[in-house]
Amino acid sequence: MESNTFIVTLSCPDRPGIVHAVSGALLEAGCNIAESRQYESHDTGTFFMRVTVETGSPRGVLEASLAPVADAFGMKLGIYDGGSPVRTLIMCSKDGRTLNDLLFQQRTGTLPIEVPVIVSNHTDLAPMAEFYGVPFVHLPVTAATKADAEARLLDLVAEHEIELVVLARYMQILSDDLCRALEGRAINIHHSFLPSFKGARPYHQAHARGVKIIGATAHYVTADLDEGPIIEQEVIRVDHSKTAEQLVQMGRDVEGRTLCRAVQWHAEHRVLLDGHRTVVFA
Ligand SMILES: Nc1nc2c(c(=O)[nH]1)N[C@@H](CN(C=O)c1ccc(C(=O)N[C@@H](CCC(=O)O)C(=O)O)cc1)CN2
Repeated sequence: MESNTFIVTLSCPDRPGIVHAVSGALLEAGCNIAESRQYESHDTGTFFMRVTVETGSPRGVLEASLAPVADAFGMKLGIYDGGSPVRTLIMCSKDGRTLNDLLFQQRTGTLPIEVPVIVSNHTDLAPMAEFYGVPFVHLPVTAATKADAEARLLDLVAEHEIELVVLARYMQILSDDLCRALEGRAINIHHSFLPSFKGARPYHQAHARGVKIIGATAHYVTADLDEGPIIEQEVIRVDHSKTAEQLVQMGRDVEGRTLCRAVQWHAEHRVLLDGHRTVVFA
């Protein structure tokens, strides 16, 4: 009999009996629980859960079994096919390190995404896209062209059935409307250990401040620049002997690792939003 793997995520106001109700519905749908994680946010009184199940039943049986539980507990419920790659559009500008890390990990099977198209406001990274065999779309952004460029981007998102947009050192600020259209499905890599050094030149800010630690932050994109819910961060030690340019070089390794981990966790449905923060079942 064919075995299906599904990932179930849920969040709801916390109260007794949630796990009992969910596991009962999963058993009723003929599911075996392979992995289960849960967390209660005392700040927001919200309960979060992620369960991986194996079952011979089709998706519809699982949906039907969980629907009354979701209604009874007021759940935000997600059911995803385990192992299906997330259709991802990558945006970039001139710095190709994080783009290369994403495409390399996708190609080597360590990142569960598929990349039908790459979009950039410059043409510098077109050769890298060609090397990986991914179509490249150049959308130059100026004050005059920004609205048309963003409309074209949303056309590409619809045309390619994109589930996730990744800003891999994309150096233009997305409009409020575009951020709303991509809410919860756009991840940016900021090249600093937020909340320090927001903006376009964080390594130069860090160098000027004389910090001994630099880092990178992967976060969901919101209209408030560099303020989105944080998914992952990493830091490294530096010292007085490093120039700003050397910090830029050292930071690229950290940016690549941090963004790839955040994209992997999002693509495996391990990241749930808890207000302005995230719960990450890594
Ligand atoms: N709405 C949002 N858009 C973007 C975000 C975000 O958090 N919300 N993150 C940025 C990436 N980024 C930092 O991580 C960043 C990029 C660009 C700038 C900036 O000031 N850009 C200048 C132009 C710079 C240039 O052309 O090289 C500008 O837009 O005037 C700040 C931060 C991606 N978009």
